[in-house]
Amino acid sequence: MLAVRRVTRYTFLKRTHPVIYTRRAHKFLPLRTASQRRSLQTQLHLKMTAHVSCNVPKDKHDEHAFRRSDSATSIVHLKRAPFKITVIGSGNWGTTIAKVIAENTALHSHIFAPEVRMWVFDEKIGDENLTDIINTRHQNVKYLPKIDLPHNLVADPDLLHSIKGADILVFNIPHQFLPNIVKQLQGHVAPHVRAISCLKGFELGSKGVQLLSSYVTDELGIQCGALSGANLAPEVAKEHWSETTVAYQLPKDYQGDGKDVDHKILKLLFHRPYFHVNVIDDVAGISIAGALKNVVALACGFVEGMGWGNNASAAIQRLGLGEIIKFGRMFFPESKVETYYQESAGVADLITTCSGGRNVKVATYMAKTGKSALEAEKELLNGQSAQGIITCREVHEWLQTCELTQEYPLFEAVYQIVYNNVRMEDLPEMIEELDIDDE
Ligand SMILES: NC(=O)C1=CN([C@@H]2O[C@H](COP(=O)(O)OP(=O)(O)OC[C@H]3O[C@@H](n4cnc5c(N)ncnc54)[C@H](O)[C@@H]3O)[C@@H](O)[C@H]2O)C=CC1
Ligand SMILES: O=C(CO)COP(=O)(O)O
Repeated sequence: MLAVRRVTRYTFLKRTHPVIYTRRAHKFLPLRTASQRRSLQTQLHLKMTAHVSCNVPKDKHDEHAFRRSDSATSIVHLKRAPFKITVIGSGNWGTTIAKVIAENTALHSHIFAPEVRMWVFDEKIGDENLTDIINTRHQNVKYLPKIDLPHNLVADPDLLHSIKGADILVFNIPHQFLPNIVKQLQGHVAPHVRAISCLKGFELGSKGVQLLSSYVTDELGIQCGALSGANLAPEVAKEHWSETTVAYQLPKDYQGDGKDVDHKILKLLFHRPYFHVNVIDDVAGISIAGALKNVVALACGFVEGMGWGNNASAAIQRLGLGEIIKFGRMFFPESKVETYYQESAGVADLITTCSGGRNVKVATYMAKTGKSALEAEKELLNGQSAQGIITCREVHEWLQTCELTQEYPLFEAVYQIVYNNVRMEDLPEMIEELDIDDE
């Protein structure tokens, strides 16, 4: 805000021949073009309305509106800006989200440090390191082939080095690897750091069933929100239009507008013309929906593999949505029912995953070949994961602890098919009335 006052004072002094003082060049520069003058007018307006920080434009679907917003905020020196971002993970979705973020940090370079670090679980591709390939050819040839990545996205195989100086950590790895990552990060993350989890799954431990964002908060002592939506990574990477939901709650030590991560900053970080973001508070709702739709997608895959058609798939999705909402209300009463049908993270994600996601592909393959879930995952996905396989086990174990498996017949049927070789053909009967000896 101080910077704005200084600039506006100087510009008022030279009103007839407007100039602007730029801190970067340490000098006055004339405002030659109409767009520069319009930008100045915006700054004056912002000063007068005492609202200068990171103004998200009303026209949320317009790239140019975001560019205007960026120029309007370009001289605001936030206390902690520019925010430095690290993406932890470089798989199919990890690389896609890192691409989205790097495009935005380059665009809003006074709010975000343009360079984005992406931690890579390194591996050899032929005789080259994947990290080196990403940094030289700017493609993740294994997990997101044929997609050009921005040059300000830097792959880093050293986890602790990759998070050095970061203000925002974006977690994006298959969730079975999260505990090990978090363990390595403990003691290296300052409390002012904020985080977003793009993971879909749960943590099942001594605290019972936990949201992954809560797990990050508990283990690292930092505020963590979530991003979840109908977002098959290959489509988002190709910049085909889609929507997503980001959920974040301001922490108790929130530093204030323009000085800390909030809904406006998160929108600027994730929103693209091809990736529309709605930011809400309901972290639990979007996380539960994102985790459990992977279990429902496995059931849809069984149905598809057996050739039962669209009606059967719709029936599975209807029942699945009911169990998702019930699970949320029962174990996470803070989640809101409307999130499941109003947000991309709810029913829209269920539909897209059940139509074309990896979980449905793996389950279809299981039905067609008789192979196990893990065999199917290995043969089909080239190192990627189908999270439903792990999540259905976590859900089963939790429900069993609570003696509530019979309340969730679809989730339980998926678990029994995947882990106990129960026949897929029995699915309708199991959903109607579950009668399985779990011993
Ligand atoms: N791919 C997609 O379309 C979407 C995925 N998600 C969610 O995003 C999360 C991340 O998924 P993806 O990026 O698709 O991952 P992925 O399924 O592509 O997994 C492969 C990644 O796991 C890494 N990895 C392998 N072993 C590891 C280890 N021991 N420790 C750490 N990392 C290891 C690999 O290096 C690679 O980066 C998941 O929770 C997924 O459910 C959410 C929306 C869309
Ligand atoms: O979460 C996803 C889409 O939103 C991706 O689903 P799959 O992991 O089944 O591909």
